[in-house]
Amino acid sequence: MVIQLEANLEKLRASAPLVHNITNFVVMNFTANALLAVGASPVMAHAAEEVEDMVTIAGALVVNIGTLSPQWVDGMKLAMKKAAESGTPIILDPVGAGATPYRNRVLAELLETAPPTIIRGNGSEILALAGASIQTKGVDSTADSTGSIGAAHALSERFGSVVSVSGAVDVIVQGNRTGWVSNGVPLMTKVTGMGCSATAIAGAFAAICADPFEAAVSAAATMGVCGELAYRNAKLPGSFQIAFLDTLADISPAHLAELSKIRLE
Ligand SMILES: Nc1ncnc2c1ncn2[C@@H]1O[C@H](COP(=O)(O)OP(=O)(O)O)[C@@H](O)[C@H]1O
Ligand SMILES: Cc1ncsc1CCOP(=O)(O)O
Ligand SMILES: [Mg+2]
Repeated sequence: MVIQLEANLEKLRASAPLVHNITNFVVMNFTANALLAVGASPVMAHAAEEVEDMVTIAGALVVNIGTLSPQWVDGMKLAMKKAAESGTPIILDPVGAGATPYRNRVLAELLETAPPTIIRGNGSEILALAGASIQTKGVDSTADSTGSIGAAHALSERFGSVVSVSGAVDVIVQGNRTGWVSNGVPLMTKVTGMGCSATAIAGAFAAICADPFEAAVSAAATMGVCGELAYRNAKLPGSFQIAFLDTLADISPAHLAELSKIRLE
């Protein structure tokens, strides 16, 4: 198979899909800006009173447990249930999986509620989610993405999900398919919300791609290529964050495809 990166970004921008995010306080603003910059239409809504109505009009649901609390979890479950009923793609970011028993418990409940279409996390989070008994260090990874491939396959098999593990190389797995995306710069780990944006952008691509594996690979490549281009002009976290958003908005689909380093197995 070939990833139609150029066509996918063109389609995303032409249709500007509504992406419903239930995400964390830290990254809400940056995530909304990243979605707007890439060409999608973000909405943040977490109240149990409205999530079912919101997800009904959305092209994808992004659930991110970064700053979870019981009322938010109620909203996440209702939204996931509704999305599963209507076939709307669900993208789960297990932020901080393995850091506390509460996070692990909630993740188990969410996975029981509805299987995610795509799970996107860093190496530590994917290991923890797959049941490895590791104590992760908050939200940042202490594990290499390539060391989490076995865990990613196990999760993919258990839930039928595409699993996207971020890191120096992003590894995307589903069944017997594996994608390797070797774009990006280490400075991306020094800006909060880069992983969360990767997850939200996977939601934007999932809204317009029939194949969630293709959506996850497209999102990883878009993040990585834009990180590399932004780094040409901004070598420190503050300016890099802004340059990254500018690049997401400015990049042409052809340039994205040209700079992407994707290997498929
Ligand atoms: N060492 C690295 N080199 C290049 N790109 C990286 C590196 N680490 C992370 N990235 C990129 O940064 C983004 C966020 O990934 P990551 O830091 O793993 O997520 P999180 O913020 O959830 O921990 C992804 O697009 C990933 O490809
Ligand atoms: C710092 C922090 N604490 C809770 S959520 C969050 C943001 C994590 O964002 P990312 O996973 O994109 O680095
Ligand atoms: Mg993260």
